[in-house]
Formats: sequence, C-alpha cells, structure tokens
Amino acid sequence: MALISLENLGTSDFLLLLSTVLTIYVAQYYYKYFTRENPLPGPFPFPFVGNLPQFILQSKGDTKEFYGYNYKKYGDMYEVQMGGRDIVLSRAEYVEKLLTPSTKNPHIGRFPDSRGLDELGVSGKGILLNENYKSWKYNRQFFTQAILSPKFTNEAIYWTNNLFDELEGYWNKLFLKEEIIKENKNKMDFTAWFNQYTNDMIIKLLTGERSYSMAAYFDTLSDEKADHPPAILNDSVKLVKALRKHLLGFITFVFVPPFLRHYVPFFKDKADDLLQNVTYINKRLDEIVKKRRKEIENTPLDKPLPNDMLTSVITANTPRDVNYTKTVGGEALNRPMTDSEICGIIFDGFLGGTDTTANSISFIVYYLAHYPDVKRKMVEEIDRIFQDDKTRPITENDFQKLKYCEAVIKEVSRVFTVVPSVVRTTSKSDEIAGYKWPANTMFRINIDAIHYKEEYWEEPDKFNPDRWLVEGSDPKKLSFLMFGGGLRICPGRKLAMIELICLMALLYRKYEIDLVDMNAPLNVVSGGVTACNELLVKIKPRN
Ligand code: HEM
Repeated sequence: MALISLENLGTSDFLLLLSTVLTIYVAQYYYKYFTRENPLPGPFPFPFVGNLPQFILQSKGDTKEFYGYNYKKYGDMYEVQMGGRDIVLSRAEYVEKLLTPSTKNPHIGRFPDSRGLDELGVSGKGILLNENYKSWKYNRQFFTQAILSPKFTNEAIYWTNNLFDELEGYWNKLFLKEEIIKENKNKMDFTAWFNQYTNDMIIKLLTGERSYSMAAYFDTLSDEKADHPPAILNDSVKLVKALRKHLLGFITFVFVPPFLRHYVPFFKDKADDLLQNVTYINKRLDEIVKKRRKEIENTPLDKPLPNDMLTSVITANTPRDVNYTKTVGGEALNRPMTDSEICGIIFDGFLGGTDTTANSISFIVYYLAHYPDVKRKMVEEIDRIFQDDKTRPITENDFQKLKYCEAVIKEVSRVFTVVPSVVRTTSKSDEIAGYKWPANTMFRINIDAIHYKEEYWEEPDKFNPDRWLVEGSDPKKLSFLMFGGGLRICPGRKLAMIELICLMALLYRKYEIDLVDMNAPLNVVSGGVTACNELLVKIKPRN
C-alpha cells in the first residue's frame, strides 16, 4: 500500500515530502547538537557535513592549519565535528589519562567507529589501526621485540650506510660533477630523494627484500639508466605507490559516511580504488611472506638466518627462536604468528616508517639552513667524531656519540612536528580534562599546540637545540610528543633516531647543503602527517 501511494506522488508532493524529511533531519541534528553533553566552544557545524566546509574553504583541507586556527580561536579545549564529535585537547595535563603507559589504561582505541576500516579489511589487523586490544597487543609485542633487538639495530645502521652509498652514486652522476656545480645546476628536490630512500630502507629492513625506488627515481631524471632491469624497478614503484595511496586514502573509510562511499560516484570511485589497492598490497605481502617461510624451512637449523623483521617474526615462538620461552607473555600469546598476522604488521611498519622519517630529515635540513650557528655546531660535532674521514661507514658507537645531532632532531620535531596530532577514543565512561565523558568519545591530542606552550617550554618560539642538552631539564611530562605517548607510542622510534642521526652525519660530514630559496617557507601539506611537498636544495662537496 505504502509503495503504491509513493508511486502516485506528483513532483510537488515529492518535493514536499523531501523538504519535510530534511527539515526533521536538520531539526533533529541541531537539537542533538545544542543538547550535547559537555558543550565546548568550536566552529559551528552543518548537517551532513559537520565542519567540513570550514576545513575545506577556510583551511584548504589542511589539518595543521585547521586545528591550529581553531586552537587560536577557541583555546585549550574545543570541539569540531569531523565525521563525528572530535574533542581537541591542547594541554599535557588534559591528556594524561589517555596516554598512561599502563596495560590498565582502557582508552587505547583510535577511532570510535571501525565499520569503515572493517570494510577496508584493515581493522583487527596489524598495529596502527587495530582496535581489537588482544590482537593489537599480540602483534605489537612481536613487532617491538623484532625492531628493538641488537641485530636489528646493526642491520639498520648497515643499511643506512649502504643505501646512502647507492644514493651518492646517483647524486655523483646528476649533481656533483665539477661542471654541473660550475653551471649552478647542482639543485635537487631533497624531499623526493628521501622519500625514495626511506622506502627502500624500510622495505629492506622489514622484509629483507631489496626495492629500487631510488633507482627508479634516478631513471626519471637521467638519460643514463640505473643498473637494474625495468621489471624490477616497476615492481618496486608499484608497491611503493600503492602503500602511499593507502596511507593518504585510508581516512576516507573513517570520515566519509558509508552512504557516500557506496552510492555517490566521486566517493564510490575513490573507495573502490582504495579497496583494489589494499587487495594488491596484501597479495604482494603474502607472496613475500610465503617465499621467506619456504626459505627458512629450507635452511638447516645450524645455519644463520637473515636479520630482517620478517624473518624474526616468522621464527618467533618456533623452535628456530632461541628465546622461545621468553618471547611473548601470556599463554594465548605464546604461539607463532600466522601469515595474515605477519602481513598486517609488516604493512603497518611500511606505513609508519617511510613518510615520517623522510619528512623529518627534510625539515631538519630546512631548519639547519636557516640557523647557521646551529649548523656550525652540529658540523663541529660531526667533524670531531669523524676527523677528516668522509667515507668510513657510521657505527653504532658514532651514533651514540652524536648528541648534538640528537638535540637538533628533537628541537626540529618540537617546532615543526611531523605528526601534528594523535587520537584516542574512550572505551568506557571516564573523567577526562575535568569533564565526565561517555564511552566512544574521540579525543584529539593537539601535539602542535602542546609543543609551543609557554608553561612547558622556555621561549617556545625560539629554535634552540641546546635546551635538550641542559642537564636535569627534561621536558615536563607529556609536553614532548614527537612519537606520541602511552601504550601506543611509536614502536619505530629507535629505528627513526638511528636513521636520522646517521643520515645527518653522512650528509653533513661530506656535503654543503643550502636552500635554493632562503625566503621560501616550508612547502607542506598536512593530513595524518605533515608532509613536505618539495624542498629544493643546492649540494656540493665541502671544501
Ligand atoms: C621520525 C620518524 C617517526 C615519527 C615522528 C613517528 C611518529 C609516530 C606517532 C606520533 C605515532 C602515534 C603514536 C600514538 O598514537 O601515541 C606513531 C605510531 C606508529 N609508528 Fe611511528 N614515527 C616515526 C617512525 C616510525 C618508524 C621508523 C616505524 C616502523 C618501522 C614506525 C611505526 C609506527 C607504528 C607501527 C605505529 C603504530 C603504533 C600503535 O598504534 O600501537 N614509526 N609513530
């Protein structure tokens, strides 16, 4: 009956019905908004799209800009509507409960609604977006154990050196010949090179497989081609592009409502493309895992195995693992990982470990160029350690001694952090920042703002690496969040520091690096990470 009467509706009846439905929806939307629990200041939201209009029109779709602008306007605690209610906290004291590094902390989830991530096939897998506590804990222990082992540290230092040699080979051909320098053509996009470098690095360290994105990038710039078959280069480029697409796009499955993803062409095409993309990545990873399993099975027990993460996690809790009984706590966790679990953590290692490191080194180079005194001090430290030797590989001992380099990294990360905010969702009702919140409330920890608070930092606007070297002046608890905090703190932080410190020494002991345009601001775009679009530098050997 109801269907028959709907069919008989004329245009004006239909419009009337539609406007009634819309009016009811809008009335209900604003009723809910004005009667919400703990109303906080924030930009005025619109039905269906929340604060998306302000995000796109005012802040040009840039998260650093958006949350920074609203912080200046609304202060330490405000709310925005981005796919749901998003409570933004900009004080260390406010985030203490969310970042307690205790297994008793119940608020370790990131997003309140994981249906989109289920659809994308990534929820309950890996580490980064895993909302299932038991599975996250299991995966994270294997990841941490592999990445923190001494043999992994050696491997990381070895490959930082080795891939830098390869990089220099390309630079020698493209930028460092005498005539090129004389003609002032020794200019390059530093960020582009280090995006390729960190890709090749992380793929090697995590899987043991070589990837050739630096070589492929060299081929795009040079008539002379790199010494690798095109099929191998294409394979590398395809995987790296797919990972990047996933990193930039997964958020579509968090913030874009299912209706738009399923039925509205623009969003549907994007969602379908991302689904195909994730299927491709999983298939490639599965091939890599299965191949390594076979290789391990065919290696006699008394023969050593490679030191990459994949080998460690395949053998963990198996008779090949010397620490068998000590490895993972708790009976349910004391079993080897399945192929699908392994793919999940390797996938997240790729995502977490490439852009973050590549952007950090770009920001470091930018700040060093703008602060010549800091650069001089850093170069003095490097020269003290390496004397005149500009080619010997960097060792772990050197890495431990480069304290000023470490201070520079921390200071750059304080003033221009790569991850501008992290999120947590409450799993049960709790008091946070002085208010009682229901379960499933999402909080955004505004790292950008916390890193500039006068109460935590002396002269916060001053770029001053020395602040990190004053004895007994550790930053106030939770005021420095370069790697996030609490149970979900970045598990790749040691690797990140190894890579960054070694790269600074490798670069500055041998080369002079200047910005092409000293007046240009950092060219960045901010989503989940603040990424450098381009950093043009001039490079030449030091006198
Ligand atoms: C300078 C480099 C890096 C920076 C600034 C960085 C920063 C971060 C931040 C802020 C988080 C979120 C932590 C939180 O929610 O509290 C994170 C998580 C993560 N990072 Fe990193 N990271 C870097 C390098 C790496 C590397 C090299 C790897 C891996 C090889 C890695 C793997 C991960 C993973 C797997 C997570 C998810 C942890 C979880 O959800 O439990 N990161 N990182």
